[in-house]
Amino acid sequence: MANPQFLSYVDEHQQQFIDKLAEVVAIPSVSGDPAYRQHVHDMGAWMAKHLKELGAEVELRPLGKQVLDGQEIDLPPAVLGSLGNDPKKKTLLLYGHYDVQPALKEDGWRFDPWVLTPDPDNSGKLYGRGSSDDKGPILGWLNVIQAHKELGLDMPVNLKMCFEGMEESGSEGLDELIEKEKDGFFKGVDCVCISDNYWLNTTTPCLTYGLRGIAYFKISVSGPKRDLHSGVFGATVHEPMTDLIQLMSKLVTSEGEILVPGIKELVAPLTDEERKRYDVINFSVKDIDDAVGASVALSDDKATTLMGRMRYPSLSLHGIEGAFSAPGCKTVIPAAVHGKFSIRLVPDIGLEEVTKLVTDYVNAEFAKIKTKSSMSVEMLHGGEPWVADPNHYSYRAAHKATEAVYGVAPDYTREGGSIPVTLTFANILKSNVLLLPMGRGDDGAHSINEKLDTSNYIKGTKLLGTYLYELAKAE
Ligand SMILES: NCC(=O)N[C@@H](Cc1c[nH]cn1)C(=O)O
Ligand SMILES: [Zn+2]
Ligand SMILES: [Zn+2]
Repeated sequence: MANPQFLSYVDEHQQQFIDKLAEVVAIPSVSGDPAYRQHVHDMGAWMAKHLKELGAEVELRPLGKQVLDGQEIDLPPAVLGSLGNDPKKKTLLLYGHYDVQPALKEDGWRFDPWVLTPDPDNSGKLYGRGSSDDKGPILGWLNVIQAHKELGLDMPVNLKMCFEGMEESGSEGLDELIEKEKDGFFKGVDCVCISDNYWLNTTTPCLTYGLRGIAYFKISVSGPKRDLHSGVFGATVHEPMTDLIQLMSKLVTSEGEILVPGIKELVAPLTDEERKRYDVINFSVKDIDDAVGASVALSDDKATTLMGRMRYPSLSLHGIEGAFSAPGCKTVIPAAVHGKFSIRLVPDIGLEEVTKLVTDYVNAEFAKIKTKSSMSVEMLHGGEPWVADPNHYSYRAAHKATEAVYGVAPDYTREGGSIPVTLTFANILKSNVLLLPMGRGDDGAHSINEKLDTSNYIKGTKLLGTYLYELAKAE
């Protein structure tokens, strides 16, 4: 049961919470682009300032430097906060990220991605980059703390908080900090809660007990010293782009089959019992069609679709750096191109193993191409897959909180995305980790028109707070 005063406070402060979300969406904290790095630092400073005002002890922990596009730049700091240290209470570690994916209006956004914009049709959708991934959820935690401070309510558990600014770009520096601080800042943590993923559909809340890992690769192909005129040099020189496209076409089929030998063989066999778990999830293939805005699902079967996201690896081609991509018809032969792709990893497919399989395969395929271009392949960043025990008391607490706030039992899901630090928390702190999502499956994280529904933001804030009360009682 949640505290009724807390629940009423959240309802009464809905507009103030939305205004605060608008304030943080306006900080374009894109971690993947050095031109935006100052904004990521600004967002870290915003978090520290507001947590301090809410009564937390806060430190901005520098995480060192990073080389990005040949430039050495400061990594954004980890924002470490503590609130309460009552030995009679449980201590919960909250994690979230204050960086976001890039967003350009010209990519097709309906509104300016850095201005939180309510849907003019009054649907309650709040559009803006980071609204769902992950600024709405991290503000959800701040809203809970604000409500307790202003109402003079005792927090049901002690909180430790770790908010990072590099999650969308490989969480650089964070594992080292956790290892270094396991007997320092992180000492005494009983369990971990992360709100940074999504429901499977638009109606059913879920608790998530698994994530896929990720191995992100770059294939670089180069030849001429400079870009060339295709009329002058076409059919005269080896073209890096042609070689790269050949290589990239050997990675995955249109049906999503991974062509790198040895990967799919590593996937654990499917048991009847596991298959049944997918049948009970409240989901249909139409939820995928609705979320992506077109009927393009790989399968018509519900369980096959869910397994594609939760238990099988996937390989996606992301882009080609150095290629001509502007409107118009530039007749160029690019001198050097870098193909980017990633593989989502599942249990039994480790990062090291997959990196070797991919590197050997790409080198072997390149050797088959008759070209004088040069090629290299590297793994840019990665994280291992993670699966938790959903029978832990923290999951039972979240189950009860979901029933109290939403009036339905949650689905139990594994997420297709990756939050690399989850496994680090589980392994180094030896703690159970719970993923308690706020947003819906159609929020469009990483996509254009990312949004968070007002009801998910407000009920999500209630859910996070109610979970703390249930956690305090749980055993
Ligand atoms: N909400 C979690 C999330 O979006 N995680 C990213 C992590 C990542 C790894 N490399 C680039 N981003 C994801 O893509 O799953
Ligand atoms: Zn995220
Ligand atoms: Zn993300």
